Amino acid sequence: MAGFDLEKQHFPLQKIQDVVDLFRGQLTRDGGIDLSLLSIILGTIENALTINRSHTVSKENETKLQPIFPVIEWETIEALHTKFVTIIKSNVDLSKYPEKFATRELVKRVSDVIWGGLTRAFYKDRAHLQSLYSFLTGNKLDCFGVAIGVVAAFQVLGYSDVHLALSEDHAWVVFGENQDQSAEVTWHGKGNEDKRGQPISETVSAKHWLYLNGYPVVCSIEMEVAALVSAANPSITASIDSVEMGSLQQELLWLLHDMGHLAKYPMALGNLADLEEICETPGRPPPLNLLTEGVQSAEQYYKNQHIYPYTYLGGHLYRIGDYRKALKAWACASDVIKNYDYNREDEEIYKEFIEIANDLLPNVMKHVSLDPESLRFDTEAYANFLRFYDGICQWEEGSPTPVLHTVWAKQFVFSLGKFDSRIRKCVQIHADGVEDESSSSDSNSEDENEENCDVNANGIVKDSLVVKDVIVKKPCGRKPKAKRRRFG
Ligand SMILES: CC1(C)CN=C(N2CCN(c3ncnc4sc(CC(F)F)cc34)CC2)S1
Repeated sequence: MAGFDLEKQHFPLQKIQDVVDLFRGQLTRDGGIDLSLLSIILGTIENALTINRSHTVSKENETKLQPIFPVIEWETIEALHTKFVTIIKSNVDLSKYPEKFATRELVKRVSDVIWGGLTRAFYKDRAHLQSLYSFLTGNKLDCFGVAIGVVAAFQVLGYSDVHLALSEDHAWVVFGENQDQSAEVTWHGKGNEDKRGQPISETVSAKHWLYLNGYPVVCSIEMEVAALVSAANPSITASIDSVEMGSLQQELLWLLHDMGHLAKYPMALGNLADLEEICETPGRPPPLNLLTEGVQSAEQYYKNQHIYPYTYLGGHLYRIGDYRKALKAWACASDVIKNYDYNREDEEIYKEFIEIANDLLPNVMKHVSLDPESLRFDTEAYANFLRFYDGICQWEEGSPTPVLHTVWAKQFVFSLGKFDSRIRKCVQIHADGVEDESSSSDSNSEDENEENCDVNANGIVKDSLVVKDVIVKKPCGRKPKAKRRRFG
């Protein structure tokens, strides 16, 4: 079939299933995935469901009281797709780049074409600026949108070696015959000069959270579709989401999950878990399974250098009231951050730890009652509490930018003081992997410690330090909704 005949069959798109079927067709067909087409379709739907909600409702939806869904005509999509192809092909003279694989000069040229298509005066932090629909109808893109736009442009130019590289707060591209080249293609944060065209070297990424210490998510074409879907934003206002857009995102993420394309993408698994927490899909596993998959993916493919798998997990456990496990997840997040050096481009992860230490943790400790099962008497919880703060202190050590200040100290003392004083005797602090000579000499004190640790404040036998998963029976507080983080 010529050109887009396969895609045309799905139009007009009138309901979520039509879009899922089109994406499945793209993901399973041999002729390759058209990223620009999918980005335009997703952006058009998002625009209609969040910004311009005054669309006609199809007769079918009207009668069946289905969720409202815009009628998307093929001609609309085709016109925007043709416009993108024309912009790219008319601004990149391929005769100057005879090589089969992309070169740094060509990557910089394509990034300049996307960059050149942006209006200057727009607020880059706004929502709904991540798709080619935004680029083509409003000349606006956020930093993630520029990166995915460059990758989509290289597809239009016929290259298959340029792919999206993702950290937890930045995006760039890898390219070349062995995918061993990398280049900045977008900006990061506010007030930072963009470094477009420059490689991301070992020294730049080592101990730097923004580059995940050299363990970013390097996308396949299918994972780039997952990034497009993850970047979709169902927000209508700060407090209202489009149910239809959220369901579409959820269905598409399950489609990608079932095809194995989220296996190496912890943040997409986290996004899907958050959507499932809001509205579970019948017959699908619970959010906790997806969050555990995300942690295991980061451990297996990214040397456990990612933070978000643990803060996604901790946030969910906090919201369902499982505070012991939330504390354990946050301590694991701290175990990862402690090996990084904090610097001025790491604000997003700084905000993440500030929220845990100065908002979520104090809220947990505030609500603990005299209930013997509460965290106050739990040695493992206390050990995880100390592990959490120790990791943040190690994060600061050797960093060019300080992390801690008095607000941290005040909240630390507040939370620390909530643990029962008798518990503090039950936790032996070992240096991190270093056996100093003193530790062997005080083994008898360790025994002495142990004997008065087997019974806690209320006569309940507790293992002093044996790690056991303890399920908290009573949630400590109200259940807030997952907070959506800015996407790049
Ligand atoms: C535990 C959290 C605070 C909850 N949401 C979080 N997100 C983190 C960022 N999100 C993401 N979700 C999927 N893929 C990506 S790639 C990327 C970096 C950007 F510059 F490209 C961000 C991001 C989505 C939401 S972390």
